[in-house]
Amino acid sequence: MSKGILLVNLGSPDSPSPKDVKKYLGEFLMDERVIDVPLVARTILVKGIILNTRPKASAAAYQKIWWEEGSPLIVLSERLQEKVQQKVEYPVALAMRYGSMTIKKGLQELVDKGCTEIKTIPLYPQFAMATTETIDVKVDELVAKHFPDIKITRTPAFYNREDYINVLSKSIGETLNDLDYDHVLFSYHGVPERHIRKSDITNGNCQMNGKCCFKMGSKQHEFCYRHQCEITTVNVAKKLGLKNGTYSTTFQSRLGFDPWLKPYTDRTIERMGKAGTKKMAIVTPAFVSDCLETLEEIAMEGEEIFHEMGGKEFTVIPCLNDRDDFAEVLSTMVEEWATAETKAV
Ligand SMILES: C=CC1=C(C)c2cc3[nH]c(cc4nc(cc5[nH]c(cc1n2)c(C)c5CCC(=O)O)C(CCC(=O)O)=C4C)c(C)c3C=C
Ligand SMILES: [Fe+2]
Ligand SMILES: [Fe+2]
Repeated sequence: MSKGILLVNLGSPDSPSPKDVKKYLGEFLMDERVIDVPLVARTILVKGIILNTRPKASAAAYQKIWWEEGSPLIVLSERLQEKVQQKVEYPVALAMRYGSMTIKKGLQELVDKGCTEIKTIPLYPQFAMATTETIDVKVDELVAKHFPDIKITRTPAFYNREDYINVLSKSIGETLNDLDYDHVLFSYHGVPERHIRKSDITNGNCQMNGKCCFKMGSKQHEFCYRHQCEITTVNVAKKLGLKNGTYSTTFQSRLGFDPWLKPYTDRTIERMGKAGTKKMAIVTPAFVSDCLETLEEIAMEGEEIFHEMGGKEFTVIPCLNDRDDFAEVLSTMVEEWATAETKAV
């Protein structure tokens, strides 16, 4: 058996043109684990409404953050892949759940190198139906159809790994140590509340109010995005010695009119700015790589809201991106898998 690794991130349009953004959003939003309504309703919503209104505005936002080399999310993921490759002895490929760098191409690249046993690593620290689960399901579909002889090992969300929390805390500490700040906001990508209920294997225990998410040891937490985000914040705050009241968790990037996880990031920035917070630091731990949602929605729109409401200093902490210590965490996951496999044989 020959081993290989497939890192998988979300993806980006091929270019920031309205045409490419429309194509990308069409694939992304037609995923039943992203917009989780029946096919007919999803088609009307996505193709009839969203794709006729959103691509122009979305393309304008992408144009503000696009780099010479391409989409920041793709470029940063490629740099991370190269770093991990330097650290492990097995071939490491990179794929995106949506867009041109397909999971099928990623699997094919590894198969062409002789791999028969592949570990997939979704680049999401917290589990969500719209991220980890859709990758796992897509991989299974592709393997059944095109690569029936390949053995796949999934990687669960890594929000509670000690080495990950250490690296995330270190990266945040590097900014906070030299910073005079009033409040640190931990802003995670939101999901509709309905997604949390659907992923709840204990059938409706999550009360969506934060309280159940802090009860330790519940079986539902393995698939509760809200719990995993709250615990990421708590663990980092503990590690950095942040005092109660000087940090909080919020959820960003909502789309449509359904209730999403609260509190909302934009409303919190607005409220805190109005209430007299002058110096805010903001970190986005649901994103491994900086992307549209961090570079535009937070660093540009978020800062604008804060200043309009009377805030003075708005400091955006970078994602882990291609940090060497983060590549080390991923390579440790690979080594743990490879050693366990060897022992089991
Ligand atoms: C119903 C819609 C969406 C859900 C649910 C959702 C969950 C989700 N997304 C990420 C990570 C990223 N999302 C990004 C962009 C983005 N997300 C949505 C919608 C949902 N996401 C849209 C429509 C877009 C496109 C941009 C826009 O038009 O606003 C990105 C950035 C991609 C890039 O190219 O830079 C990331 C990353 C997570 C982690 C998540 C659930 C936990
Ligand atoms: Fe998203
Ligand atoms: Fe909960």
